[in-house]
Amino acid sequence: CNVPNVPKIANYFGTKSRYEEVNPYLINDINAVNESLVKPPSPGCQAVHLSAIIRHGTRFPTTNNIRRMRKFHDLVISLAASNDSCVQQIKTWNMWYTDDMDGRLVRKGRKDLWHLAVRLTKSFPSLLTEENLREGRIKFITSSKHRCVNSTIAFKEGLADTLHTSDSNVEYIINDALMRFFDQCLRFVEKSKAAAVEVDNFKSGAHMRRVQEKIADRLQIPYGNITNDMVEAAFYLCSYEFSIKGESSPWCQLFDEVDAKTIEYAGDLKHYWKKGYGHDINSKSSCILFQDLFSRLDKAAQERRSGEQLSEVVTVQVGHAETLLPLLTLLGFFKDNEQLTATNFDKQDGRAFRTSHIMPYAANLLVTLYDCPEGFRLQFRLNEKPLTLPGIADPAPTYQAVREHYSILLSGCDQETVCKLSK
Ligand SMILES: O=P(O)(O)O[C@H]1[C@H](OP(=O)(O)O)[C@@H](OP(=O)(O)O)[C@H](O)[C@@H](O)[C@H]1OP(=O)(O)O
Repeated sequence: CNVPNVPKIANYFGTKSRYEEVNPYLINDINAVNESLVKPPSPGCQAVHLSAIIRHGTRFPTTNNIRRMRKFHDLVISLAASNDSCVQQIKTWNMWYTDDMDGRLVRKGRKDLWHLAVRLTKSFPSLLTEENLREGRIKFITSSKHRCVNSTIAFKEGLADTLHTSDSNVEYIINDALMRFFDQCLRFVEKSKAAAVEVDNFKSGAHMRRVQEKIADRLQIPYGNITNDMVEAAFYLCSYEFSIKGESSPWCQLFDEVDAKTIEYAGDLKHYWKKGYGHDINSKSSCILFQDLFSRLDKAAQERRSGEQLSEVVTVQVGHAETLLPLLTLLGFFKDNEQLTATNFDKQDGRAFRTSHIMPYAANLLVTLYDCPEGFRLQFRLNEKPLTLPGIADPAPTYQAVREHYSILLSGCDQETVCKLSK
């Protein structure tokens, strides 16, 4: 069973993707920064505030998926009739995941955030400074989940180590209303059948059925035994063995690129309809985070203009894919002309809403306020690469132009109203 050292399907792991897949130059140097991507809008501009909204680092599978993975491995052991060497290796592979791992951060996940802190310190040297850290001008806010709290701690440690100082007196605040707003607001959508009808229809459609048959053929297991849940579990086994241990496991040999693209699309359908453009409530549920972002930017601009020392130079907020995806949707990023549905997969190869490219572990939205000779400008970056706002050609628009662009949301996006509606 000759498996390549990087699974040929590693670019299709969706929200289970490594951060290195979206920035391959990091594979050779995890602390590398592409200077051209982080330079100010023009030489006269000075960075004054950075808001970083970050997804946690690499994690264990959730308990639900560990159970599905275990069930499928047991089925392969008992029913697979193939003598293929990869199938034999899958049979003897050790199912080392245990239920209590339940989405907790792994060692690689700590390193993801530690190194992100190192790179951001190189990218924004005037903001992420020893003095700002010591004086409490760098704030940390996190979801209460283990994967997020420990990502925050790892980021703080990376920052302190890079600045050759201690982070022992640097606190973080747990705020689930802000970092897990979907729990209070979206669970209605999450649980409603209507939210996922496109996902269910695709999973029971011809494309996924073909993948199930090909997996069954490779294992030599009767078709009726392989469900789409099991196909997803096998795909997760490949992705987690790679993201957690850096190993290209024999599980990956069960899939070709067509299979991977199909499973990736099933995952994107789930995120599109449960956290993205599928339902308005999804993006509106991130009002609280949207308003929080602009209130921090307003405060920074105001303190700058009044000549005061900024009370908050950097804000680091650590959450989940379902923290960032609704916010990116509210801001209008990665919107396709055509909705993602169960029946238009064949037209969606070039889709913008692709979580493998947008939402890997440690994904991060960076919003930087610059003070320029002509006034304040704003720059958005996703995963350390510049983003231009939909509808605004300027890659670093004036702060005023951005506020005007989002004026309706700024005045009308109210969490309480939205969440009452969702109920
Ligand atoms: O498919 P799983 O159980 O892993 O889904 C997780 C979410 O992971 P994702 O689908 O985004 O890869 C997890 O998001 P994360 O950003 O924290 O990894 C989410 O918190 C967890 O509740 C599961 O989401 P689900 O939609 O409730 O299954």
